[in-house]
Amino acid sequence: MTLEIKICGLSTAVGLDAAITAGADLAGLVVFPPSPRHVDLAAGRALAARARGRIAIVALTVDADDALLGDIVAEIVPDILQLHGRESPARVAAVRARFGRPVMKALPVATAADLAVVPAYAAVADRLLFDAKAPKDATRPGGLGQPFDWHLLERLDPGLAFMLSGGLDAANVAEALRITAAPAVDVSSGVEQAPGDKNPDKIAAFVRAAREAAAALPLP
Ligand SMILES: O=C(O)c1ccccc1N[C@@H]1O[C@H](COP(=O)(O)O)[C@@H](O)[C@H]1O
Repeated sequence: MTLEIKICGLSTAVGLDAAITAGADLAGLVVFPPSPRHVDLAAGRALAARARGRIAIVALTVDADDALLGDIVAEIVPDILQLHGRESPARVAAVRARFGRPVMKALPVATAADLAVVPAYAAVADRLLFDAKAPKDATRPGGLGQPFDWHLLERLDPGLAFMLSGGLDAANVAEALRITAAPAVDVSSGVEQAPGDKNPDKIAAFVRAAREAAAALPLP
């Protein structure tokens, strides 16, 4: 099984280089001011220039309007747009059509009922990302280091590529992969020493643990 690994919330050259050196496939840049990982357009452009051709670039937004998305596409030129807010299926389709970039839609999961929307989003997105549903009083809808019940994704076949995220780290990613057989994983808090402060050793350990776990899984 070839696992894709995304390190999200990279906001410094040190963190980005650590993700590349560790062999991650995707680098996530968060453009959302309430996040401790927020990068403004200038910082995002500089990081993207450093990353281009070495790792795929994902720009993460939360309910961004067309003006912001247009700026992000122009400045960061991401390979993928990650929509991590309450964007409807119609909004996902509109963003994809308007900006001509693959769209990954994040879906919050707490119970099986949360998966009822999967077919509607699978019809319009290029990828799905399953993340733990944030508490009502959270200041952001993700990046909280909080896992959900991975058994909810057992036997899930959304019919398109999907990513597992939410509270992953080097110690639990093998179990998460064993249960979900996810083709891709995404981590932010689990490779940090403090919110927004990526730890190169934790990034390397996460990538190593995820690759070893994927190699040990039976072929699909
Ligand atoms: O990282 C953030 O601050 C963030 C802000 C707003 C929306 C999503 C955010 N991060 C994404 O959340 C998931 C899970 O992160 P964690 O590993 O549990 O910290 C992941 O997709 C991040 O990209």
